[in-house]
Amino acid sequence: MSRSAHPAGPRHADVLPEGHYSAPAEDLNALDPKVWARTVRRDEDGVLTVGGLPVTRLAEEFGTPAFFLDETDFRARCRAWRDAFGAEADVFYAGKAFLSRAVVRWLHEEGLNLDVCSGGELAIALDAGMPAARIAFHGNNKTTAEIRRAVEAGVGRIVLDSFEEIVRVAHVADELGVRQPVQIRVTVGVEAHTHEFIATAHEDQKFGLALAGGQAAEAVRRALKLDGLELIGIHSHIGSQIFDMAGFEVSARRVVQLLAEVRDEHGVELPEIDLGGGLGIAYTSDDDPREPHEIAKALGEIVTRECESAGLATPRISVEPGRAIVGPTAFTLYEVGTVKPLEGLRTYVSVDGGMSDNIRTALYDAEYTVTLASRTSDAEPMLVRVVGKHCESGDIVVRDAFLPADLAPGDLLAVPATGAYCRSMASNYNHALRPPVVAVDEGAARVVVRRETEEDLLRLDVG
Ligand SMILES: Cc1ncc(COP(=O)(O)O)c(C=O)c1O
Ligand SMILES: N[C@@H](CCCC[NH3+])C(=O)O
Repeated sequence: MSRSAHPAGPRHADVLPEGHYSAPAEDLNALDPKVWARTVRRDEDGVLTVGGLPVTRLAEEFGTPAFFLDETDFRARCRAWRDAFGAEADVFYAGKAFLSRAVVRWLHEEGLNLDVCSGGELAIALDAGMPAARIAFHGNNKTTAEIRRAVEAGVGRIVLDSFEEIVRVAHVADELGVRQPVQIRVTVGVEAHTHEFIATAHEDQKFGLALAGGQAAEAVRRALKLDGLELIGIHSHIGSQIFDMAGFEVSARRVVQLLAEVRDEHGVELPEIDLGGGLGIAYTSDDDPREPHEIAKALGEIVTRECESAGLATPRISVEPGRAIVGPTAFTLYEVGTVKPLEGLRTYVSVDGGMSDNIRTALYDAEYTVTLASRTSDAEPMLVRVVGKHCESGDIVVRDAFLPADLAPGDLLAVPATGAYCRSMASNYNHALRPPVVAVDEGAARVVVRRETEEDLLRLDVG
């Protein structure tokens, strides 16, 4: 079984051999390269290292909990996406997965564009020097102030998400005397195979304008009439953590169909389509994500084929991977505080972080794996639940995993694949201090987002 799957009946290590909770076949000290960042290894003492630096030293220097982000891996993934899609397409990194000024600089240097979805993300992007023309601005309820800032900055595209926004953006563009490039986000009616909270292309939800019933076609009609808008294309994002390409294929087909309808009705061929992000990563050894070149090939072929059959010139394609770039590049390092065996059930291992640095397990029932990072051990496997330190019984980091039975307070645990939607969704619940993000590259580690301090908390609370 996957060490982090959700089997039927819980068992303690002592009663392991039968049932779903059989002991893992693989060595508990082994590192599956699928789930770990590229430069993660164990050194000769058994200590986990990243970029050649042992986590024991990193913990001393930066404390725990902390995110360690493998810059080498991040840059390599950017290049893999850029090269897979080539000069004929654009890759927009989805900043919501994790954004910092260092990340923006890496993206810029590696030739990627950036998707932002709030004024805050836009501010970080511009401050770190991302050319505005390479920024796409998303969101289902952008404020007029955010729209003004984006138009003033000269963002390359605003993705329109509602009828109200069509008018709002056109109004701001008129006021500023510019013509703003825009796309229209449509919902294509695909049920993506992922958790319902992160599926976004079925009609019954807040994002986008539905193809079914003609909302999307009406949005195109309205946008084409407004001088302040330059309608450059159609956007579709079907959801997140998706492995099956079928949903993307249906989405591409339906978007191309709309392009053909627009051509027939208005005599205009829109030059671009954006197929969004959502490509899944391996959180456990059971997950088998697609490589960027396979994704690029599949999407390119379907768009070309559909355009040919509709008699359209192939539009420029763009995609917006977030998780698939940053997700696998980071792990969270925690220190074990307590180990509580429950006879016949499982052992609860409490760490010094929790749902404030990883809400995904509580929110989506997400699966993670975990390893003892400060040493190796030959002890028997024991079934554990890794939990945080918050006042909430749902404060679970890793629901089901095996760790060596000699695990003790002071040991360091590492949870891989936490680069996406962990720090970016972190909270101050229980006045927790949000952890730092430390970038590691070829033997050098530096803080790119610092740890919050009690002083930060006291400053926010103005009495
Ligand atoms: C419009 C849009 N683009 C891109 C993404 C990035 O998704 P992911 O991180 O799953 O690639 C999202 C989030 O689901 C999104 O809403
Ligand atoms: N935050 C989600 C995905 C939503 C992505 C943004 N539309 C996750 O952690 O999986």
